[in-house]
Amino acid sequence: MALAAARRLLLHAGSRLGRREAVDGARRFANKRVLVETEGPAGVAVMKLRNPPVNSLSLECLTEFTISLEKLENDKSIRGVILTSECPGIFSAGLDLLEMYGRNPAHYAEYWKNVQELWLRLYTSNMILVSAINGASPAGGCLLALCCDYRVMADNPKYTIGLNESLLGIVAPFWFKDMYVNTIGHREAERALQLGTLFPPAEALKVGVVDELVPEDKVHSKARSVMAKWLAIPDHSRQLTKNMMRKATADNLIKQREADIQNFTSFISKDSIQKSLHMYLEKLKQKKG
Ligand SMILES: CCCCCCCCC/C=C/C(=O)SCCNC(=O)CCNC(=O)[C@H](O)C(C)(C)COP(=O)(O)OP(=O)(O)OC[C@H]1O[C@@H](n2cnc3c(N)ncnc32)[C@H](O)[C@@H]1OP(=O)(O)O
Repeated sequence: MALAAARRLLLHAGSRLGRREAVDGARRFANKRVLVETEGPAGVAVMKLRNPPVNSLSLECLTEFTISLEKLENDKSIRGVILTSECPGIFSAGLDLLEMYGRNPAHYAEYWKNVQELWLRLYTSNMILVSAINGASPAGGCLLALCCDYRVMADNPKYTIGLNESLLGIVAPFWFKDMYVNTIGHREAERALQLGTLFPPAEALKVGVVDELVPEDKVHSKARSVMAKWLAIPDHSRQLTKNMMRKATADNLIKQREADIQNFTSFISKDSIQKSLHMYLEKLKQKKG
């Protein structure tokens, strides 16, 4: 309830800000965790995640992300979005582990509903989405990138990308899996999901998790030139084609959203799963000290 009110407030505040800054040509709106800059005539927005230290997708961050996307979808002058990060060295650490650990079932259900919402909106967006992957991109971070139409990644061997859920003792849901299969094929997905593989850039390119590698300082310019190529295609034919390719995968979740929320909630509430998450969080802490 409180979240719905916050959502309305953010949408309203954002549109006021958007109108004011539109006078200058380039526009900009920002929530706390998502910054959106639009570049008038080109019809392209750059969306930057800024939820330090690691751009984890907390409930608040997910909500702001979804609202920002909704606003861009409603703005008919925007045809494409470049998705990137403002946190140095991290694209996104994925779903926020603290939203899935030590909470109650109602919280898990609310969180998962919002994860579904963001995924559906991103995956079925009519806009052209290009990800400029400028850092580590595990699990939910990889999911965001996979939703895009094209992925450009910084060629820095320190950065890895992949659905690593099995390393955490959890399981990637069927719709994460479906999208992985759609992107890299059944055999590669089967292996990578079981092993929880985090691919360094060269391997990510080879397997097809990303489409192109560029030196780190060229990620944004490359994303822009890719976007220009996609913008040259008539929207209606590109959109119908995208819909044809993605609809079945999205519908697969849409027809069982409630059941998926129930599955998630009972899975994540299990003592054994909470224990696995606890151990993983401890491992992250120890890595530091
Ligand atoms: C039936 C079907 C059912 C379905 C079953 C369930 C399906 C669930 C699907 C899950 C999808 C996911 O995305 S699960 C999330 C998976 N994500 C990950 O595995 C990423 C884990 N993080 C990392 O590997 C690293 O942090 C990395 C991102 C590379 C950055 O490394 P750095 O050295 O720069 O930073 P660190 O020191 O490690 O992290 C800085 C702080 O951020 C915290 N942190 C890091 N990642 C975090 C995260 N995802 N959520 C919260 N907090 C995180 C650390 O604990 C630190 O906290 P302090 O010590 O307090 O400072």
